Parts: sequence; C-alpha cells; structure tokens
Amino acid sequence: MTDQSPNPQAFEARLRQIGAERYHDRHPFHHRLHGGQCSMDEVQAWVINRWYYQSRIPMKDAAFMSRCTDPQLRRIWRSRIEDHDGGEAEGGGIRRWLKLAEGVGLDPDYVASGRGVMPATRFAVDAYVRFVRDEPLIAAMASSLTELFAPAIHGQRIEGLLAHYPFANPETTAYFRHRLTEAPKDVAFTLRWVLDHATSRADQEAAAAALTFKTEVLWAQLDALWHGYVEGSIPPGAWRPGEGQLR
Ligand SMILES: O=C(O)c1cc(C(=O)O)c2c(n1)C(=O)C(=O)c1cc(C(=O)O)[nH]c1-2
Repeated sequence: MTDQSPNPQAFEARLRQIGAERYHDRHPFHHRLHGGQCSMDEVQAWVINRWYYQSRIPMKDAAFMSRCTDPQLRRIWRSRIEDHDGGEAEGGGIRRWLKLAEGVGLDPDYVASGRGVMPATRFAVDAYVRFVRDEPLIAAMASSLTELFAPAIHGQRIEGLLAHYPFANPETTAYFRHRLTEAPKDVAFTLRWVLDHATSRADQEAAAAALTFKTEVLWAQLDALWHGYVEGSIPPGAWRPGEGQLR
C-alpha cells in the first residue's frame, strides 16, 4: 500500500495554517499589551510569568540535545542554548530579560527566583519541557516551529512597547531585538529538517500535532495571565501587585 502523504509544500502550508489560526499573536492579552492598554501591574505580571518560559527554554533544548545521537544536529542545536545563556561576561537572552524586569520596576533577583509564577504558567511550561524530553525527535523539533511566527510578534511588541510605555527603550527591548535574528536562524534549519524527515503520513500528523500542542502551551499562559491580572482572580501563591519591587 502506498503512503499518500502530502508533498512538502502542502505540509509546510499546513504547518503555517496552524500558526495563522492558533498562534498567541491572536490572544487578547497581546492586543492589550501591544496596544498600550496594560496597567503596570499587568506588565509586571507578564514579565514575571514569561520569565518562567524563558528560564525553561534552554533546559528544554538541553533535554533535546541529550537525546541526539547525531553530532551535527547537536552542533546546530547548541546555538539555541548559547543565545539564551550567552557567555559569562556578556550574558544572553536570560540576562536581557532581567534587564526588562528591572526596567518595569521589578527586582531582578525576585523575578529570577521564580517565586510568584502562577501555577498554570508552570504547568504549561513544564509540559513543554517534558514533551521535548519524551516525544519522538520529529515531534520534539516540530514543537519549536512556533518560532516561524515569532519575529512578527516581536516586531509588533517592540513597536507597541516603545509607542506606549515610558519604561520602553533600547535596553529594555533588547531581548526582542535579538530574537529578530536568532529565531529565523533556528527556524530555517528546523523547518527544513522537519520537511525533509517527516515524509510519512504518520510523521506529518505527529509534527502537526506537536505544533498545535505548542500553540496551546503559549495560549494557556496568556489565558492564565488574563484571568489572574486583568480579571483580578489571582491564584493562591502567585505574585500580588506590589511584591518584588526594585528598591
Ligand atoms: O515572544 C514570543 O511570542 C515568543 C514566542 C516563542 C514561541 O513561539 O515559542 C518563543 C519566544 N518568544 C522566544 O523568545 C524564544 O526564545 C523562544 C524559543 C522557543 C522554542 O520553542 O524553542 N520559542 C520561543
């Protein structure tokens, strides 16, 4: 029996359609943030919770690399960890995120401690790390393909923050500017790899499901932020406005 898997162009179009329908650029919290309607409490809540995602990205990439038997794949993948951790002197994305934290008036040590992160943020992000650790390599790689859609949202964010919030300046938005070149580099390689290797119907289904799962990881974090800080239903143990401020 022949496998009627769609050609790579059709498969790529399917992946892009998942982003068009489900990526978190469509979430009302992002419209509010980029449109300048967030209060500073809401901005601080976003920075604290999104920190947890940032902090776990290099850990999920290390989990991925621990499973790669191919040195060439590890060589390429390790630049993702370097982008976030950087060198001791200059740092990387993690340090740039903490500059944003300071810029919005938060104590960077408080943010880096992870205290105050909402349970739903933890559950969503931890699920992503576990997915990449446990699922087949094609699915693990495909789950990072949300980055196909990230440069557009980073561009909107830089523009929106600079237009609407006094804390926004080249230093506090540096995290997003760096991602404008880092993400396309990562995603060009990963998309090519997934298109070349997911040639059976089953692999294409698994890759599409992985990308869908990842859009849910991102969306769930913003739903939690909205419920907690826009609607004011802060879960027990989560950050409360006024805590963790820069002195
Ligand atoms: O601000 C965003 O909307 C956004 C989204 C995503 C994404 O699509 O997963 C990432 C990032 N930023 C990001 O900064 C980042 O380093 C990153 C790494 C990954 C990944 O899955 O490996 N996604 C993302």
